[in-house]
Amino acid sequence: MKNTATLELCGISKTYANGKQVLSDLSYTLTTGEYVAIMGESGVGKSTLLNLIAGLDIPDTGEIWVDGVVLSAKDDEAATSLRRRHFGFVFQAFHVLPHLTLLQNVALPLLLNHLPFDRAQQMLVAVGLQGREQDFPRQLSGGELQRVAIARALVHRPRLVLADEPTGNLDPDTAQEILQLMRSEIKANGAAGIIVTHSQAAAATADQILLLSKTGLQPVLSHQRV
Ligand SMILES: Nc1ncnc2c1ncn2[C@@H]1O[C@H](COP(=O)(O)OP(=O)(O)OP(=O)(O)O)[C@@H](O)[C@H]1O
Repeated sequence: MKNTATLELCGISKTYANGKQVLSDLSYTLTTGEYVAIMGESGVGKSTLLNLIAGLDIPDTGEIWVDGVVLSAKDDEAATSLRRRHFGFVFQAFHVLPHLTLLQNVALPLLLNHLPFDRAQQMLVAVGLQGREQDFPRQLSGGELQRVAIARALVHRPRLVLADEPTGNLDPDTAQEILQLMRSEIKANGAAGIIVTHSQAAAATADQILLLSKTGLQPVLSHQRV
């Protein structure tokens, strides 16, 4: 055991196979109950960082700790099961399964974690998709798919929510509703959250805004524009 932070990034570096160095010796600690927004110019490495935390890719150097357990080894079964139970993801590409209904898609984390199914229906209602339970993803608009992905990310009350531009396909009013839902779920569950966004309005729903740049992750002061 290392410490009790929800997420600790220790000296993370990532260079892609084409030689593009994106992250260099990045360190950051996200404590339990903290909800942060990460902003930064296009191409600086925000999605790369989220993918590393999510285990979709592995850092070249450094370690990622979650709840005192090191997660750097991608093929480690214990790490995979920890992510499945304790993480909720919203990716830009949604990653919904086309052959499952909306209800089945949202219920998937409950099934995988042997949890009762009732909350799948509740979460579909919470994101405004009541009555659409038996629809398939192909019948949905981009914004509706995004809401399914958010319902699925929150349904199993994860300890860490990771969201990459989660409201990019939503109109401003729906985006605010969904962001408030994310925030209230994160707070109600005592979870931690990271939202990556270019939207000031979305970032403002987090407790703190961090700017990712070549020098790492820095808190943005309230009077600074990013
Ligand atoms: N698989 C890959 N192979 C090579 N280069 C990559 C790969 N994925 C991303 N990159 C490059 O790494 C850099 C960081 O990409 P990333 O998607 O993390 O940036 P970002 O900050 O999320 O950008 P945006 O705000 O535009 O979404 C970019 O220059 C991108 O072209």
